[in-house]
Amino acid sequence: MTDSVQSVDRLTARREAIADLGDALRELIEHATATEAPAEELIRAAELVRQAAAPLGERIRDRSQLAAADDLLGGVRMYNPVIGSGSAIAPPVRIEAAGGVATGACTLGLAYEGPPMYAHGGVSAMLLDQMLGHAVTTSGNPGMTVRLDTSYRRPVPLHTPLRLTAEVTQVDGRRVTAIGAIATAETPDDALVTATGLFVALRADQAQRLFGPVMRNRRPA
Ligand SMILES: CCCCCCCCCCCC(=O)SCCNC(=O)CCNC(=O)[C@H](O)C(C)(C)COP(=O)(O)OP(=O)(O)OC[C@H]1O[C@@H](n2cnc3c(N)ncnc32)[C@H](O)[C@@H]1OP(=O)(O)O
Repeated sequence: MTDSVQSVDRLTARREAIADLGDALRELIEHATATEAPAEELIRAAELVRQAAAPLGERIRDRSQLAAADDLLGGVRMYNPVIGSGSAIAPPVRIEAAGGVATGACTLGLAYEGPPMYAHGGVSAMLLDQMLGHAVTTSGNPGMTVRLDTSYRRPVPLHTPLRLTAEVTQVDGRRVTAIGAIATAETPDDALVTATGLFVALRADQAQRLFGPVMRNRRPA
């Protein structure tokens, strides 16, 4: 086996392990949010969680270093808080995007609750920002969100399969507009939350100012 095949195998195995840990963490969060266990069980659980966390803290990166398992240009972000399979706080949303159009699916648990039984409005905005970002990126005009207008028409139910959509509607120089919606998978045409986002493509000097340290620390592919 060649060195490059071995290193691809190692990366694949590490990404699978990251996703497995992410699944375990999401299960932990959902159970810890839903539990009505007595205090002694909570104290015991806290001790076990701290024991599990300690070895993970021995080798860590700072914010100027990309995760080794990530591939920024290839769109792999293992710890993204919306799509990252390794993120404890990502539902995660499964997104497919091409040509300026994106669709996504997820189910939100009790950890995302705002009003009883329904999603927090900030969570809906976060999901839509990500959805619009994928539509914008795949339109060939990547940029950063400078404005996100969100309309909450109906509450978003928890523990219910959701369907998310987004599409680019206008490209005006460096400014790109996209719209998106959250609906249930059962009634995908009945939008619960809609959003319009304005994204701005960065000038080279802006990209350098914001992301210079990360690009300098990037590991070779
Ligand atoms: C497959 C992989 C998928 C990958 C998919 C990845 C998805 C990720 C989704 C998450 C996306 C995010 O959350 S991004 C994170 C949240 N966003 C941010 O943190 C951005 C913070 N903002 C900034 O740092 C700055 O605003 C910049 C660098 C973006 C732009 O700098 P600036 O000085 O404000 O603007 P400037 O370059 O002069 O302006 C460019 C044009 O945009 C206009 N403009 C700028 N801001 C605004 C504004 N708020 N509202 C209206 N218009 C504005 C200006 O008027 C100008 O128009 P004109 O004069 O040209 O006519």
